[in-house]
Amino acid sequence: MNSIETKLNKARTGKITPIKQDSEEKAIISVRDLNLFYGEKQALFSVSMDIQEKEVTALIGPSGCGKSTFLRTLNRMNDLIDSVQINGDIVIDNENIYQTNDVIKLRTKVGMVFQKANLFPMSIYDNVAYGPRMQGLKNKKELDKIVEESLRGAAIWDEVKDRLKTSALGLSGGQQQRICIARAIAMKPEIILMDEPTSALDPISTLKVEELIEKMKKDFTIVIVTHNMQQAARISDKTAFFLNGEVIEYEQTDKIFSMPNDQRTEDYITGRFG
Ligand SMILES: Nc1ncnc2c1ncn2[C@@H]1O[C@H](COP(=O)(O)OP(=O)(O)OP(=O)(O)O)[C@@H](O)[C@H]1O
Repeated sequence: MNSIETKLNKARTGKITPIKQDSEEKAIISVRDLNLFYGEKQALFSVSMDIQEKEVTALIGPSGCGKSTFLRTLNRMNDLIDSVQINGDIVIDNENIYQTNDVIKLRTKVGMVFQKANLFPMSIYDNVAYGPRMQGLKNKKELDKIVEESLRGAAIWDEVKDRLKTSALGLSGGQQQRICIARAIAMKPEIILMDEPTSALDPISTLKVEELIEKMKKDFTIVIVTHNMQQAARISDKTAFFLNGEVIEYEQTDKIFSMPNDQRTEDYITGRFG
């Protein structure tokens, strides 16, 4: 039995211990032996991973390898699909998220930004204020403050501050995606999951979102799925390479892109497949 397996077995007997015992870093998300099935079909195989606080973690791998499926397990978005069965543990802030009934609280703590901007057909202000209002916040001054802070946090305040009451759907695709990020920030999450957030954007808008992600890691832990290898290399601290539902390699991004341990990682990042 290798040392990770030994530690995992220890983890199963009690509190989850970090995979890297000697690590100074603090894991905010600990995943152990996670298996996921869509009906009969297994999509994730024994995934174990510690995701560090206030870092950007990129998930890469060829189409259909399970990146989005894994991302969605982190805030239980897969619960919405009837055929899904999951076993294993995901601990966030010392709480096993599959043992809690409070999924709304979980999704407040773990926000999400999707591939395509999915704003509501309402004003910029109302989009950003939507979540806090749903949580019962009515005080206008407080809402104004949250909206401004969130739009500043998403680096779009200056572009929209004079048109907050106009429709969010009138903005460009790149601006809409940053409003989606502001909407996520407004919920004051600890973790933000991003599923290919720039794949529908032009290069300039992509750059803006990448710069924003780099700034955001001061305040948030970010897990991002990307098909864009340069993007993973540019913005992430750690990268996990998925293949056929398994994590083949999970390392510091610099290491993955300069000296991967596994031939399959090297073949993927050098464009030999995928
Ligand atoms: N709702 C679903 N029902 C059944 N199978 C699904 C469902 N969603 C995904 N799958 C399957 O699970 C596997 C992993 O899919 P997933 O979307 O997680 O991969 P991915 O790496 O994110 O792919 P892509 O990069 O193309 O988005 C694939 O074989 C896919 O067909």
